[in-house]
Amino acid sequence: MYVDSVRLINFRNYMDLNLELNKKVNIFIGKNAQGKTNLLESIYLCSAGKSFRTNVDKDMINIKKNQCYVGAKVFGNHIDKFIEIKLERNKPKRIKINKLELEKNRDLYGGLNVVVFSPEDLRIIKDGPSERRNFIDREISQIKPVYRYNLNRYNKILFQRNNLLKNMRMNKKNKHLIDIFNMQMVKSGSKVIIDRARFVENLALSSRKIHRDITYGKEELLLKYRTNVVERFDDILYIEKKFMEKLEKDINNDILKGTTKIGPHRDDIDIFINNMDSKTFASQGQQRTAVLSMKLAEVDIIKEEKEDFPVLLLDDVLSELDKDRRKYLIHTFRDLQTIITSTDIIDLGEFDSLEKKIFCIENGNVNSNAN
Ligand SMILES: Nc1ncnc2c1ncn2[C@@H]1O[C@H](COP(=O)(O)OP(=O)(O)OP(=O)(O)O)[C@@H](O)[C@H]1O
Repeated sequence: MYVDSVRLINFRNYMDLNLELNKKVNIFIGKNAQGKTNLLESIYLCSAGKSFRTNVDKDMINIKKNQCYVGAKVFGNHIDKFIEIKLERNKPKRIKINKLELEKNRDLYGGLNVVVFSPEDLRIIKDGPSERRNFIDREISQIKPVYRYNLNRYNKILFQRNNLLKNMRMNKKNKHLIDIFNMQMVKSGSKVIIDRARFVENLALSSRKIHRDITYGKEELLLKYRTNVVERFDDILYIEKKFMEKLEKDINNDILKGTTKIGPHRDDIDIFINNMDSKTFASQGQQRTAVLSMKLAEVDIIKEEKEDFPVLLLDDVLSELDKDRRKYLIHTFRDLQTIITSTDIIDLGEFDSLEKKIFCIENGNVNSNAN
């Protein structure tokens, strides 16, 4: 699929932008703080319904305005969509697809598939488990929108259960309520676990192959899904049974701590390079390459599941890669729409055989005659 055009009104530092994109490579060049990431963020917003760098939607409204608008025309195999998002201060977000307002914002998922790769993504390796969980949650939601429903439901029940646990330190009479929460948590949580396990298995297979290719067979990338609920993921009934047993066994400890110990909210993914923990032992360059392999694996998974390529958004990452890795990445641009930002004039020789459009960004203005 590809984004044909984007319209931005009062979005961050864009007052009114009408942009027509190329179906293949689009390169946006600009100095720091001109609006390059903002532009990628607006496209991501049309995919996920939220930003990839803030949890506060209103941050995306121009600071001098009360509302903003993002519109994107998206085409693909069997897809012809006009996605529109309006953010207003003190009002809920409104999303329309082909002029029809969505009842539930999560219905946006799967409409426009994107894979983002930015310097911030190193956090997937460097930071704690929640960063890795966010990463897989975002990706699974694109492929399987009902996953987001199960996850939101699980988190809501978990929040209520934790509140109840805190109250139970004083008043143990609420035991029957805990039983109800346990049942609901087990139902939605087991679905989350099984989807995560399947996704990480696919991601591991595909990224291992890509990583081997990028590193000329020198490095072996290993990803492993880890949950404190079960060790095998082939049977949902087994997961439900084990999950319930562990919740019940841990109840006194949970009451004492006022929080739930067992469940997918504590999941993590182990990322090893040549059998060593990538967080502790890998160099910055190795970590970046591992993330790149995972992102390109995501492209493959989306292509496989949705029978169409996602749009690839690359935020200032080309200059961070060495020549061989850049060459490998640029080779993939043949198949899909790529939107690249850079502060440097990229060596366009590397893009020679590719269909491309080059833009200059300056203070929220975009000029398409930069070459
Ligand atoms: N809500 C907002 N209203 C107005 N301007 C904003 C808003 N949010 C961010 N900006 C402005 O957008 C600019 C930053 O844009 P962006 O993050 O896209 O920069 P960039 O071109 O990617 O820069 P870099 O190369 O440094 O990453 C800054 O000048 C910032 O002040």
